[in-house]
Amino acid sequence: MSAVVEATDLEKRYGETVALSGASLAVDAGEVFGLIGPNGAGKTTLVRALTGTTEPDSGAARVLGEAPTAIDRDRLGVLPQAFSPPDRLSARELLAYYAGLYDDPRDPDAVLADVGLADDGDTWYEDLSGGQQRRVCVGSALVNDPDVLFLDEPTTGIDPAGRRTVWRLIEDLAAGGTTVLLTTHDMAEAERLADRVGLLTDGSLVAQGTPDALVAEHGGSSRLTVETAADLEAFDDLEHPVERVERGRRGTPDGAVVVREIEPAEIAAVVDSLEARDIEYTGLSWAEPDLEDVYLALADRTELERTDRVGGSDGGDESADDLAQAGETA
Ligand SMILES: Nc1ncnc2c1ncn2[C@@H]1O[C@H](COP(=O)(O)OP(=O)(O)OP(=O)(O)O)[C@@H](O)[C@H]1O
Repeated sequence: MSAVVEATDLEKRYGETVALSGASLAVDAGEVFGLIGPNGAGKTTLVRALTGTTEPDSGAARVLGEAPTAIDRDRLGVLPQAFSPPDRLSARELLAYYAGLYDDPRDPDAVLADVGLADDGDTWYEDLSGGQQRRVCVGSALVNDPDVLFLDEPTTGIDPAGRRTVWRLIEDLAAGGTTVLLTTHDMAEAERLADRVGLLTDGSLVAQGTPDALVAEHGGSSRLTVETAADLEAFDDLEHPVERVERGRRGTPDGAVVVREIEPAEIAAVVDSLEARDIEYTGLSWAEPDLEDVYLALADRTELERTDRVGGSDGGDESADDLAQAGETA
């Protein structure tokens, strides 16, 4: 199957800044590809290069077999990261305006319903909440019923229920054959929507694969998180690897103790051991590794180095060993 979206060795500099450094990916027809990576990794630049709004310095971008600037715009839907439509149009007028740019557009009211705004069509854009505005913007990328859809952080600012509405919408589009490339900072979003995920750091894709394959390769082992102030030595008698979290996952407090390589059936024995040694804890949770672990293992170092450079740790003297350890244990 030939790729519908293809980037080959894309390079892009802005002065001294290297935004893309040999980025390559290929997205097949009907596939949802999720692009993740730290702030400044180059995700938006890659989307812009693929949609013809920025010219790469070298490399090739192809969409539907053509250069991005040559594609029939009726076949392409693009939601830029920063998108500011006119404020003094209602949601319906805005979608009607964008629909008018295409030969065979969808009914704006049907698009409004798709993004969960059926009752807000008469509200001026400026009077919508931030999340509602983002939903209108998502809708504007869909009015032409595109074959290929680029969504740069589609759900930023949208509440959890609305996020699920947009997720279902994207799933339905993909089920109908639309090829989707989206960027996101929400690992749950990438894991749920993407057939394949690409992790971009410093302008190049350092890992690509199905979420399951990435988790199996980079996600580490299952973990039991014990929220406790007890010393790590108190866990010495356990037969599992144990570490203290320095920079935890979302919902994992810094300083918690993580017991690794542990199956649910083994949790009771660990709890018994904690009780027997009078180790106090305020929370216990068990989880399989997921895409957030992959992100922390492969991309968190960028953030650590960045904050270290500006003295983000106490006194700014975080050692290379600390960095290495954080990379291993995150
Ligand atoms: N038009 C521009 N002029 C100058 N520098 C730019 C421009 N666009 C992007 N950059 C720089 O290129 C790098 C990559 O930016 P880009 O917006 O592609 O990152 P990103 O991965 O989308 O980040 P975020 O997650 O914060 O949206 C950054 O260092 C950014 O400052």
